Amino acid sequence: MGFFDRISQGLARSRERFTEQMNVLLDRGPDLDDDFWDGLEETLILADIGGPAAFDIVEGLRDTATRKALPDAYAVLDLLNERMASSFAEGGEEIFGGEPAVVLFVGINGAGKTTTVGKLAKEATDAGRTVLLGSADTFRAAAIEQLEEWARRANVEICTRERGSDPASVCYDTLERAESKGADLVLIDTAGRLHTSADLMRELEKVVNVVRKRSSLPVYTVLVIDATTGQNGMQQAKEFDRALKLDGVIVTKLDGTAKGGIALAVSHELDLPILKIGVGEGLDDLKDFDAHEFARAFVGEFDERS
Ligand SMILES: Nc1nc2c(ncn2[C@@H]2O[C@H](COP(=O)(O)OP(=O)(O)OP(=O)(O)O)[C@@H](O)[C@H]2O)c(=O)[nH]1
Repeated sequence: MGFFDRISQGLARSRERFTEQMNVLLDRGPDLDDDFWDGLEETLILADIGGPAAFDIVEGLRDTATRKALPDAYAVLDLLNERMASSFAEGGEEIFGGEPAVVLFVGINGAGKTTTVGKLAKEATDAGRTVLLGSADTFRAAAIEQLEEWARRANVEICTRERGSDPASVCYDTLERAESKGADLVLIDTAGRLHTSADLMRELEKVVNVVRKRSSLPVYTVLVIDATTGQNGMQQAKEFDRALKLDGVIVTKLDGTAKGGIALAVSHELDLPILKIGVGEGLDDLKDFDAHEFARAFVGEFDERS
């Protein structure tokens, strides 16, 4: 299956819901009146892309419709996915772009951090990079084992300590090992925590600060969000960003939800690039993010004759 087809399949549920809601709007006719523009904004908000991104998209399309004297709603919808794509924050290429780096993965419990680190380790090793994993999730014994299993599969070295150890010490060990080994991509998994837990967020701040201070390589902090949590993902992103100053976001489980619009809401509102998307549990279901392909797969097509 082609790259776009896989993303399109992963976003099928989000697209179905969006198409259904758009068709309700189109049923009232294709005129470009105030009701259409209000309805379009509402439909976008219902698709989880958030108020600010919805407003931005509708204002942009409305302006184009006037300037180009677009004839009807279908002509506007032809431009929707490009407009949506341009509402995503840009950047982030440097994080997995081949330059040596240390990347910390943070997020709530079960978001998909460990799985994502494992998939990235495999991808980077296959691309010829020297990868080192660090398991700073010392809270859950199974998380250490899970990452060890991924390390075996990807044939990469991993730094761990026993359950209950100080996560900052594991990071310290990992960075020392990375230096002596000459690793050029260091991926550190952290324990899942709720963004509402002040103590655990403070602990994470400490871990990130230790890594930023100690590392001789650039350090990036990446939030992993489970798309099925929908609007709660926005709260998570705001709190993690406030505490850690994030560099980018990975959105997982897009295959299991109609709430894929959350990727755009978070990227637009917090000006954070989406780095990768998860569209399944398989080893190669972590995909590079392309705003144009994402928007095309999300919006689908609206045919006047259908
Ligand atoms: N369908 C689907 N499942 C996924 C995806 N990414 C991860 N998962 C599944 O989500 C579950 C949780 O993933 P983990 O990687 O253990 O999550 P975690 O964030 O490390 O969890 P904690 O260590 O508890 O914080 C696993 O069963 C993964 O297989 C995805 O893109 N699609």
